[in-house]
Amino acid sequence: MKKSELRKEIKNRKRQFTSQQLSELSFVVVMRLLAHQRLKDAHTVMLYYSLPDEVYTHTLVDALLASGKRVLLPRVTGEGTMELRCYTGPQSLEQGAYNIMEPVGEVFSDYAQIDLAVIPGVAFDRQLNRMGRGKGYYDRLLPQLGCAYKIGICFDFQLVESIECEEHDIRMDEVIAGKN
Ligand SMILES: Nc1nc2c(c(=O)[nH]1)N(C=O)[C@@H](CNc1ccc(C(=O)N[C@@H](CCC(=O)O)C(=O)O)cc1)CN2
Ligand SMILES: Nc1ncnc2c1ncn2[C@@H]1O[C@H](COP(=O)(O)OP(=O)(O)OP(=O)(O)O)[C@@H](O)[C@H]1O
Repeated sequence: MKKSELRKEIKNRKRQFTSQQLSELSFVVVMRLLAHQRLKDAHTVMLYYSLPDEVYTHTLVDALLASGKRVLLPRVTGEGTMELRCYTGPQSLEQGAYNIMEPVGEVFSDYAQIDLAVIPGVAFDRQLNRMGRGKGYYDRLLPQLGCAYKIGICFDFQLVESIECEEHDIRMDEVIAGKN
């Protein structure tokens, strides 16, 4: 399936769920992530602040911050480019591009310090390939991350057999959904 067709297909699958259902499905994914040794061991974690159609992370980022971890979130800086900033609490967020809430705190550029990167995706396949929203934001950032362990998170209906991958696509180290 072409990437554009797959994006439509996933959109259709998402439409079958209410936001309440997506929130319940998110809970299972987040609990699995919280139980993961890589997360327990991590000091510096790159996350994302979820949009309504993504695995819900707002409570997760607060819990990780409260547990003493350094939490980094992306902030869009231009066409296909983003930087990372430290998340210091909900008061430090401002609405940015695509209506995403983004941190206004300190810019974080020491990517070698990132232990774990938790990455959203429109779909993931069995070979740990990821398909994003098609603008290349993560494609450009991920090669800079060095040795961070990369976990893609998604709902079960976002797991697909195969995604046509391109040379620049960076594979995940692991994908966590509801029951894979
Ligand atoms: N929560 C979250 N934050 C993120 C991302 C993400 O996927 N999720 N990004 C990961 O890249 C970057 C922002 N990139 C984005 C790219 C497209 C759309 C989006 O809503 N696209 C619409 C199409 C709209 C259009 O074409 O203009 C869509 O997918 O329906 C959102 C974020 C950085 N921050
Ligand atoms: N490292 C890169 N440098 C420059 N352009 C890139 C790079 N990676 C991807 N692109 C370009 O970005 C666009 C989107 O790529 P792709 O469809 O792989 O995005 P995606 O992985 O679905 O989205 P995202 O990374 O935003 O979640 C393509 O036009 C691609 O050529």
